[in-house]
Amino acid sequence: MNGTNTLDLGEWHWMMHILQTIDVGLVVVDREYNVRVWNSFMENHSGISPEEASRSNLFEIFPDIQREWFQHKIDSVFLLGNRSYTLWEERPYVFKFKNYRPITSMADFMYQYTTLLPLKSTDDETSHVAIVIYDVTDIAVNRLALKDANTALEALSITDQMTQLFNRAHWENQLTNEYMRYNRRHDPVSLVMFDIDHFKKVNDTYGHHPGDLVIKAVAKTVLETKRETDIAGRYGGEEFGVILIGADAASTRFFAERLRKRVEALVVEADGHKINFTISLGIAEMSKEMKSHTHWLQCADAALYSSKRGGRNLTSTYTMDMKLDEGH
Ligand SMILES: Nc1nc2c(ncn2[C@@H]2O[C@H](COP(=O)(O)OP(=O)(O)OP(=O)(O)O)[C@@H](O)[C@H]2O)c(=O)[nH]1
Repeated sequence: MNGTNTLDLGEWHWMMHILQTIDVGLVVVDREYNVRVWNSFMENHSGISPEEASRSNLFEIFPDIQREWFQHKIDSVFLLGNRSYTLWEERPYVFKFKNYRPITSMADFMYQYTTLLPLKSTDDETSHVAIVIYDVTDIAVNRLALKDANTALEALSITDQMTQLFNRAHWENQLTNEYMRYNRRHDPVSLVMFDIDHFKKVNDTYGHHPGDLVIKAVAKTVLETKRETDIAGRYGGEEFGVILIGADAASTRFFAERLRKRVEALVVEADGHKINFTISLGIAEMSKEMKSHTHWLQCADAALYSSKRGGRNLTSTYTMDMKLDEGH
């Protein structure tokens, strides 16, 4: 710039060159949203030349823009004379450009960070608004990939990999939550503990791999039998737990018996063998007498033990006369 704060022709020329070649989008609109500047970034990504864009209405040459929202944003800049921003996290783009870097980037479109700047005329009035568009696709894609990875990691940390049920740590946390919830609200909630009968014999007779297939088949049956709201976990090697939200002992028995019969009907084929097996189950409905979630578990275990003693392939419901094993 020269001393009088005006541009000579040479300076004007290179200023325009910078605006044209800079790697951000630059659009200037007047109060009627007619385009006055449309730089090469905009041309390259939209296919609309500056000649086509010049003096055309922004919303007519780019009908993809959400007009009501964006017009309101431009109007506020005219009215208040303040800058305004649009983050990609709130709205991925203003101008929908197809992403032009499919090899380096996974996104189908360009993520954008957009700034709206008031441009003042000599009388200090905002006569135009500059829209500056930054391509933030790489940042957005990396950030989103990180978020996905964290979600996957979180799922991994609570899932038993063999069965896809919750792992013991997470399931037991859920049990504690349900125990505490009951103490606040007293809505019925029941616990079913069960394990595979004579599972050691399955391993000893057929081997560890067929044994694993049996465990997986049981877990799959649990997932197919339980309700969406029920919480199923692998408690130990061949021991499982299901928390039934909103269910008393009687309705839990329907679930337990349905599960028992479905497992009884299963045939797992492994290494040329057809393997049949059964499960034994114990039910404990939560009550005010239960002193902790561990106590609740012990009651369900006592009922499970009663099923084992009764001959296996049975469902038993906890009663006060059952002896508790303090092992948990
Ligand atoms: N294949 C396989 N076996 C497992 C796994 N986890 C535990 N086991 C086996 O499960 C068996 C459990 O045996 P026990 O606790 O004696 O119970 P059981 O033979 O089922 O007898 P009851 O419960 O009294 O009917 C043991 O032999 C463990 O090695 C696993 O992930 N895969």
